[in-house]
Amino acid sequence: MKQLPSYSKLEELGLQAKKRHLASLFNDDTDRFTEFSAKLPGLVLDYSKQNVTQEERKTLLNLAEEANLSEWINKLFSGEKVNHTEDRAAGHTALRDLKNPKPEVKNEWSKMEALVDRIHTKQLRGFSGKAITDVVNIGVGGSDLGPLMVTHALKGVRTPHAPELHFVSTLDGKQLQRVLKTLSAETTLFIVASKSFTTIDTLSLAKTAKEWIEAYSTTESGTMQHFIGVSTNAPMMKEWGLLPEHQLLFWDWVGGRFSLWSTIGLTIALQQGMQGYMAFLQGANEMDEHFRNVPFEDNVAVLLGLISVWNINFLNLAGQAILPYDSRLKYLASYLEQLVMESNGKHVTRSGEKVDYRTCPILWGEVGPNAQHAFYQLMHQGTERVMADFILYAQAHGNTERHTFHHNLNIANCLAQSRALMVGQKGENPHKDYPGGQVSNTLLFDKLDAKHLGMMIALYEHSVFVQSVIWDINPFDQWGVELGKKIAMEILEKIESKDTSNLDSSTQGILETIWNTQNEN
Ligand SMILES: O=P(O)(O)OC[C@H]1O[C@](O)(CO)[C@@H](O)[C@@H]1O
Repeated sequence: MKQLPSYSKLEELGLQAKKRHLASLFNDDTDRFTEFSAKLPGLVLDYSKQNVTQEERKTLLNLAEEANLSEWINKLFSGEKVNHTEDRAAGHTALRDLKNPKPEVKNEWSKMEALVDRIHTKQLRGFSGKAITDVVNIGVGGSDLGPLMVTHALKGVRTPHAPELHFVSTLDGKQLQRVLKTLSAETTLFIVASKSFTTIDTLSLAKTAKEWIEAYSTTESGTMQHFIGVSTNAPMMKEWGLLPEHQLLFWDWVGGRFSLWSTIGLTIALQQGMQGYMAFLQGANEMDEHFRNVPFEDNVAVLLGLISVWNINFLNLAGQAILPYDSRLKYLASYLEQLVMESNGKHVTRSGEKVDYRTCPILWGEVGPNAQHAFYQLMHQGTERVMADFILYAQAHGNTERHTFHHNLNIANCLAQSRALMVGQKGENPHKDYPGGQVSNTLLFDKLDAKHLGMMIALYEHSVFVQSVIWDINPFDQWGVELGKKIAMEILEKIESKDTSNLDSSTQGILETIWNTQNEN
């Protein structure tokens, strides 16, 4: 990035920008919103509360040109192997190309539709002949977070025959036990969702779930009625004993954290019906078209990505808060933590050199009104400068007077917070001073439905990609997670053989304390 011609100019501009107060930009230009907002049908991105001027924006847009962003967008969409460290394409946008679907994608849609139909029409029955009422998705990371986030958000508008959905991801087994306690084995179906079908978290939980069914079912064929697999690994699904019609596929060119657009989205289709699922894909596709075709200066994904680069690299902000003003987006921050930080949490360039600039932000978040009573204190008066994304919906989720009242209260709070963070206030004493100058975006969507949710997720995906291009890093691999997995298997062997030799003293000390505690009880 540093060799790009506009970099040094941006560094200079950044030094100037750090000296001015964000509020002064509003004082200088009373119509700042018009100049610093961008839109497409269904969404307005207001980035007027960013500490950026026209000249700085122009220079950032130049930086994007110099980093060959247009070429990279073409590479992404044309299926080139942009994930060079795994020798793969990153084809998530092809999964939502409803006009020109790949034959293999279309084929999986049909298989998925057939399964959804069998469940909705109560044809899929368990070992005792009873129809399925509950579906448990067993998966972790990308095989969990996207479907969990989306189905939680859209719970209120599910199709009438949708089964109850449950999500289990943690390998400690507690979450699964709690869910199983509420369910009947006769009417429960498990989706074993794993791109690799080798993840110990998922496979260990799936085995426990299978044992639970086996305690009631007397035949293997009856047991396997209760399992569906979703994976790129057909041989492993077969080996696990999954029935051929219960195996849904996707492909290695779909990254785990981008896989909710594939058959990993089965729970979304079960909840929303195939029509709703297609609306979800359609929303993402509309964002894809916008990203590909709209000039950078009006392109919401490009602008969102560049603003982030400006904040991280030139204004030295390390934190990004995700603040949806809608409780339905309870899991959005968890989902974005993986999307953003597993993608751009990298320290070497595409060619393997160590970067000498900051890359990924540290992202966290919470439903806005709850976060107001938790960590907003830090944003208003702490020593950290952070950037925030406020997410808001124009339409209320109902039309009674009370709905309108709550909706207005919510809007008022969202706007009040972004304004307070921006403008600040001098207090009667230092404890009551609000420095202000905290930057934010507001993403205003028409309403929260499958289509607009698809649009929002695709927007963040593309913003992450834009940032990776500027930083010259590969956002599609995740080697960082491998070391911990390997060491965990080594430690498990040590635990099973009660042997602490060759371990560091911290690990030894903790294991011995655990064993002593277990012996005492
Ligand atoms: O779907 P799988 O193969 O079980 O992997 C689950 C998750 O594990 C990771 O590979 C790394 O933790 C994620 O990228 C992925 O989403």
